[in-house]
Amino acid sequence: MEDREPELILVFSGKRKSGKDYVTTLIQERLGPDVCCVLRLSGPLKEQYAQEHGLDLDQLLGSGPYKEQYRADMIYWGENKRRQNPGFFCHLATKGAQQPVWVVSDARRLSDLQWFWSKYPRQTHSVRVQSSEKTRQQRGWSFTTGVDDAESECGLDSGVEFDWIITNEADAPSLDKQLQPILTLAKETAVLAHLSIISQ
Ligand SMILES: Nc1ncnc2c1ncn2[C@@H]1O[C@H](COP(=O)(O)OP(=O)(O)OP(=O)(O)O)[C@@H](O)[C@H]1O
Ligand SMILES: C[C@@](O)(CCOP(=O)(O)O)CC(=O)O
Repeated sequence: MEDREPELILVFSGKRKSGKDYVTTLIQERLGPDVCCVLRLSGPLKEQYAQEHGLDLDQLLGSGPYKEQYRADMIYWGENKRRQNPGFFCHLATKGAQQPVWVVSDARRLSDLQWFWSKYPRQTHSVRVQSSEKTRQQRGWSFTTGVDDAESECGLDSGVEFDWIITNEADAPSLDKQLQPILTLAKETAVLAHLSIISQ
């Protein structure tokens, strides 16, 4: 099947255990899987890494402690690929996506955002998920030298004006409330995309 141009791309970033997967899954639930797919740049990376190292891919893709044992080495491995082609994982992760709304759950470097801005300038919007260190610790995070002070975690800490910032904390406004402008834009975009298909 021929690749279809997306109508809207929401590129999410955020620190470990800020809740990127949780928030992007919620968006997909609200929009439905026909309208919205969640694309993980780390998906193809973990697939290839798991294959080469004989590891459990499901656990690498999950949110438990297993993947943390391999994180530093996965970062190193992925950076070698990115040095040859900074868009390597962006290209693989988006290949074949057919829905009008793409939610990219895990941008980490300026080069990730630049790939989307340059390939899809009209469609791309950036979203930051933030949580306090205390909340992230309650979700299982602890500071790891070589990971939390490296580009993988800090590459988008400054220099980007995000289109939206979502605070994923128990005492913040509900996620549904904070996500309302994004969900409204996505729904309007999906309706327009549908109308343009049936009028063709
Ligand atoms: N608003 C929330 N309410 C309840 N649980 C949450 C919330 N946000 C995140 N969590 C839980 O916290 C844990 C970490 O969240 P998640 O996996 O989404 O973070 P992440 O930013 O994708 O983390 P990482 O990239 O480090 O894997 C998960 O177990 C998730 O279910
Ligand atoms: C290796 C890496 O892709 C791991 C991402 O894992 P996760 O999105 O935190 O589950 C991070 C990176 O690419 O720098």
